[in-house]
Amino acid sequence: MDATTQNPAKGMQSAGVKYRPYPQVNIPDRTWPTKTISKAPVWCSVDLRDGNQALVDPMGHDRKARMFQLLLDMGFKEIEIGFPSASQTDFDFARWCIEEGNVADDVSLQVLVQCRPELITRTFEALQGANKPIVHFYNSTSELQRRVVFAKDVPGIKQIAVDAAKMITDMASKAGGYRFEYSPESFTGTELEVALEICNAVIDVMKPTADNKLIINLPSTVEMATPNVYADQIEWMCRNLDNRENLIVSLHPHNDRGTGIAAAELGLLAGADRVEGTLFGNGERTGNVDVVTMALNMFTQGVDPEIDCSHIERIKSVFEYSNQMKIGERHPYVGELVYTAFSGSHQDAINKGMKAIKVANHPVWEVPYLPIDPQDVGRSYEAIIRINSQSGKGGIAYILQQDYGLNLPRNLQVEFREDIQRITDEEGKELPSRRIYDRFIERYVTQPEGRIKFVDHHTFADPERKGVRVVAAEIIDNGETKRIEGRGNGPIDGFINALSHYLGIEMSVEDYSEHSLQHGSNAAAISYVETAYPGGKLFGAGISTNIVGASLEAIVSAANRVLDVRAGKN
Ligand SMILES: CC(=O)SCCNC(=O)CCNC(=O)[C@H](O)C(C)(C)COP(=O)(O)OP(=O)(O)OC[C@H]1O[C@@H](n2cnc3c(N)ncnc32)[C@H](O)[C@@H]1OP(=O)(O)O
Ligand SMILES: CC(C)C(=O)C(=O)O
Repeated sequence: MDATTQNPAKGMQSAGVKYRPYPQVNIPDRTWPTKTISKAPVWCSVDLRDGNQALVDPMGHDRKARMFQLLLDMGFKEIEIGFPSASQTDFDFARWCIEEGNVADDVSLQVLVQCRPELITRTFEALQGANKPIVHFYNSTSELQRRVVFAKDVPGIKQIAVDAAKMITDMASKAGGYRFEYSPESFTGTELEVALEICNAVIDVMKPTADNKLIINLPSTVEMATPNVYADQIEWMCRNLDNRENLIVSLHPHNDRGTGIAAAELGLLAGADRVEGTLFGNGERTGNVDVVTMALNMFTQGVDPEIDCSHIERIKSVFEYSNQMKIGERHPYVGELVYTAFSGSHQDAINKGMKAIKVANHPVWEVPYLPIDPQDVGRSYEAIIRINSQSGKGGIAYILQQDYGLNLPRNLQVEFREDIQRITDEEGKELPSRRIYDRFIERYVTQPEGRIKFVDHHTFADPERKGVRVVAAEIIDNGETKRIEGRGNGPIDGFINALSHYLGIEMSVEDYSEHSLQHGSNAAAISYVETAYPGGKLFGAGISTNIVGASLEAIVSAANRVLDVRAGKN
């Protein structure tokens, strides 16, 4: 009988029968919860090994070389370049890195090998001539693997590690200049006392010193518990490992429960010095820990992460080329949509936050809903706000301001939002910036269907009334040229009186604003005029190189909209 037929419970109810909770770590005086991350760990990229071994089609030379160059450019000082004893491709790549890779003196190449003599011998062949390479050897130590994979007890498993440690120490002593890393693979499935016993046995063989510290890497090969449990395990190991001062304690989290980053961050609080992970978290099953996200998490806390993520689009493009995988739209810091707000209240807050930073010229980044300035990773402000049926007036105003330099007055924002909302509801999809602008210009400025067109005007002092101006204007009404005349305290007042009289609708100017649209002597200006009429208020807008002309155009625009409303249109 298999586990399913033994289990009478069905579906999710089978949980308590089929799975067991992960045991807690007995460390009541844990110190990590009150700590913070205040400096970058030593980073080691394992993209070319752990990432590579999880790909459908593992990388050939070109894909590896492109990824390798990126990792060097980002400033990684330790790079696991492969498993040279496992394949000729990996062996040749190691030789290429050493002979032609232009690796700086402060960068260590790292390679992985199992605790098997023939593989260790081949690994040393691959590393000949390398500058301070790291030989990373491992064997699996978990209770489950001891039982079902190796059929060995703890002393037997420890012996595998000790034998490999001896062989590696001997081989390295002949050549000199090597560094070492040992991993009790499947550490999170290993009883802590057993992991400690095996690591201490390896430490005893390798006798690390201050000049050549041993890296003890404690992988969550499979993530099995909440991240606080991993942190407890790391703190417990850091307290109990022999010769701790000559060790570099390293983390290598996977992401089976989706908390790989949290586990790595808490593991650093718990005393680890180093993190192995991959760009954007590629790796076995649900991935390795994502070092770009971790680094940028540090950055947004004011800590220099010591790897350069400022050109995230390049990192993404190399990732996608070398791994032949796509990055999701919501992936932290890099996804296409992560700097974009569609929802109205978020857009409003972002719009106000961006303005506040500009006005105050404040060096500290404080914009609601944006934990990082997109420009710090080489992204632009262009996509911050996009419009769909969830959007509000603030977002629409932001787009028109940011992309086209239009500063709509608040009441016009409210009015125009209703129009845009109608369109996005009808169409059920995003409205691109250009369509919003075109809609605005058509509705408020050009009005191809508008009954009245403004042509020209001139003003002169009323010979009969002191302080009063007469406005004489030419308009086109349904294709026919008309001359109208009105009086007022200035051209706007005089013109609206003339138009009111001509149309037989009592209109007045309720609100007026204008701004220039571009710099230079031929600068155009835009005017926004809110016009009151019996029954409500409506905006019009006008664009002209002449500011008075722009205002009169805006009044005609508002009048056309009043005529439309009276005619039962929109
Ligand atoms: C969690 C991790 O990511 S660990 C890294 C895993 N990465 C890889 O395995 C990718 C590269 N590996 C390979 O290409 C191959 O597995 C090779 C070339 C290393 C070995 O190939 P093979 O020997 O043909 O096959 P295979 O991997 O199945 O060998 C398993 C044997 O190695 C033993 N073994 C596995 N890991 C180790 C280890 N770390 N130390 C010692 N022995 C080990 C197993 O017990 C098994 O022994 P058995 O043959 O007596 O049953
Ligand atoms: C070899 C080890 C470190 C590994 O890749 C893992 O445990 O995930």
